[in-house]
Amino acid sequence: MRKPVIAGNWKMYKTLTEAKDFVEQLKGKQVDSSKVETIICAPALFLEQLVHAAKDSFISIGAQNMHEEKEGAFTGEVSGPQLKDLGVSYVVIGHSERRQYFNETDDSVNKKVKAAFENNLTPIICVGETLEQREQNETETIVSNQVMAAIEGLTEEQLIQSIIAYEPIWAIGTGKTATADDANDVCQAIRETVLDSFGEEVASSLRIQYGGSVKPENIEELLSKEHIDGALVGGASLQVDSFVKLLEAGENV
Ligand SMILES: O=C[C@H](O)COP(=O)(O)O
Repeated sequence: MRKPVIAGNWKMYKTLTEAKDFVEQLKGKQVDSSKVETIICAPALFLEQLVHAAKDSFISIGAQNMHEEKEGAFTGEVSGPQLKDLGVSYVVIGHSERRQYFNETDDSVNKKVKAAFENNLTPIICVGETLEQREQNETETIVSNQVMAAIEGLTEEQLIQSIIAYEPIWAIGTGKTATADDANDVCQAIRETVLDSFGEEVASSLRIQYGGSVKPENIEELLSKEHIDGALVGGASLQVDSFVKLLEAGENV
């Protein structure tokens, strides 16, 4: 069975003080790490202190982006070796906000995924369709193509370790959630895409999250679906109480 993985993506929210306070409060909660994996993807500025604060707890810390090169004249960017040196374990790659506002492409996403593995970082690879693409019934084609581009050149072991996050763009931060059945259908299509290229063992081991207005009220139904193995959560990950409810739902799958 695939262990559910609940990841909070804080985006550009919280000050360092608020972030540390959140982790200290969360550490005090009873969360069974054998049943659910807990990740907080925080602004790069806070990663070092959050890794320290989360040490020896059930919480893992992730970054929200990285550069594909290991070093160089790229003002304002953060590299894989820099993240690894801080003790970061995960990195979100190809979030739709980065694709939309920072010109990330399938090609750059693939380069970043490979760079993540070169630095022993686990990528959370984001894919998802626009509302227009969904209305034109292109969802599964678009998403499968994004997945194939992102994982091109990975080994089976790397893909098994990866996490894919299916996030319909129209559901992010809008309060509109894909129905659990619709989300499951797309996650199944992703798994079948992987099955075709990498075979049964990889496809059945790969963890696929849903993201897009996940909250305590809808997570149980989402996680009850066969192909949804967790959630990538924005808004509802910003408050300890709601994040803990999401983790509890993960424990109870
Ligand atoms: O990375 C998280 C997603 O963009 C979802 O954000 P949201 O839960 O605020 O809709």
